[in-house]
Amino acid sequence: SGTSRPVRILHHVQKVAQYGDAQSVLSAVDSYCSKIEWAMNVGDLKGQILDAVVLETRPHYVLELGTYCGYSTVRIARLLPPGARLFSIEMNPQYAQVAREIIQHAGLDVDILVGCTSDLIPQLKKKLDIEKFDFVFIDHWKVSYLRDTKLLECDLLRPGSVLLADNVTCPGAPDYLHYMRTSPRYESQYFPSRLEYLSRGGGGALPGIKLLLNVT
Ligand SMILES: Cc1cc(C(=O)N2CCN(C)CC2)sc1-c1cc(O)c2nc[nH]c(=O)c2c1
Ligand SMILES: [Mg+2]
Repeated sequence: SGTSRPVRILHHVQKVAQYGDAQSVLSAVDSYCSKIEWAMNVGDLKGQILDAVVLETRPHYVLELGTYCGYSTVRIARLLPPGARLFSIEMNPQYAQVAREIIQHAGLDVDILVGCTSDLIPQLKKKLDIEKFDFVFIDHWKVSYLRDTKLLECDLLRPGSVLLADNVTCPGAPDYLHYMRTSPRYESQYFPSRLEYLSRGGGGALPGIKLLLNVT
């Protein structure tokens, strides 16, 4: 087929979802990916955990690593108060373009930065006039979770910042999980769940990792 999976998801959203209605965009993606073709969106089951953590944290500055089609971006942005800022980093320009259109269809305003997280994270302080991130959703590539978290620790997090990471057990980011569970800087919480769009079984956990930096 000529189109990519993200483009097919976008076309489905544009066909069935109500413009400006974020919930209908999420439902359109979820029904497409559970009935037509699987895709690596965080999905509705883990998405409910994401919602709960965002609502509890009430973040003003949010960073997402890994945009893909923008499903979790919409999930987060729809819960933020006016004035809050959400930045999402995506390495794949085609994914980023699809995400922009899905986010626009939801009537939401997000800054999508195209590039590699390890290149962009060190530039964020200079590029964006923000001090610290209150909430970070990590959902890009498992081998980069730990390296990018350490880049964020340099000067983009504060005591109480919350990091939430998808897929720490499926597909798995064991070095990240070990680091977060053993470092004295973090109070970690693990949310068992299931991989997106599987009717039964499957792994896929979404641990909530809270950051409590020791201010020495
Ligand atoms: C690509 C992929 C395949 C998976 C799997 O086990 N599969 C068996 C079951 N069948 C049905 C689907 C495929 S899980 C997964 C995946 C899931 C995420 O949430 C991801 N999030 C961010 N970045 C990723 O690279 C990412 C990959
Ligand atoms: Mg994921």
